[in-house]
Amino acid sequence: MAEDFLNTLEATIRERRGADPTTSYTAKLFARGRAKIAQKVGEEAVETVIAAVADDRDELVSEATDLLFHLMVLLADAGLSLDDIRAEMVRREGVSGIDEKAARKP
Ligand SMILES: N=c1c2ncn([C@@H]3O[C@H](COP(=O)(O)OP(=O)(O)OP(=O)(O)O)[C@@H](O)[C@H]3O)c2ncn1[C@@H]1O[C@H](COP(=O)(O)O)[C@@H](O)[C@H]1O
Repeated sequence: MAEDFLNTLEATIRERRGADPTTSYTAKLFARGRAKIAQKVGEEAVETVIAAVADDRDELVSEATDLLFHLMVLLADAGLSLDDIRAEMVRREGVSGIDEKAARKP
């Protein structure tokens, strides 16, 4: 169910490219460009880390949700999708043992 929802959200995010930035936060992000989107990912990552270290469960869920959303916008802006991430994860799973260097090879 969660995965289906992420697919739906991903499609919605793609639809927002070129939409009216005054009516859609996502469209506003796309209009601001890659650097701004990446900055937001960084900010949300820091807020997620702070919530985790503070052991604040509700805040961690909230910030992790913001982080995932902004990361999906960044991926969409770069022409990537969740399927690209899934494929990389599956590829890593197929790498024998825990070999970080091998996992990082394209
Ligand atoms: N999942 C999200 C989502 N998660 C977080 N956010 C927004 O991310 C922002 C994070 O808060 P911040 O305080 O960091 O950002 P901000 O101050 O609003 O913005 P900046 O001035 O920092 O740029 C908030 O404005 C949230 O509303 C989201 N905005 C939209 N979605 C989904 O994206 C889809 C498209 O929504 P629209 O863009 O509204 O059409 C819908 O399915 C929405 O549910």
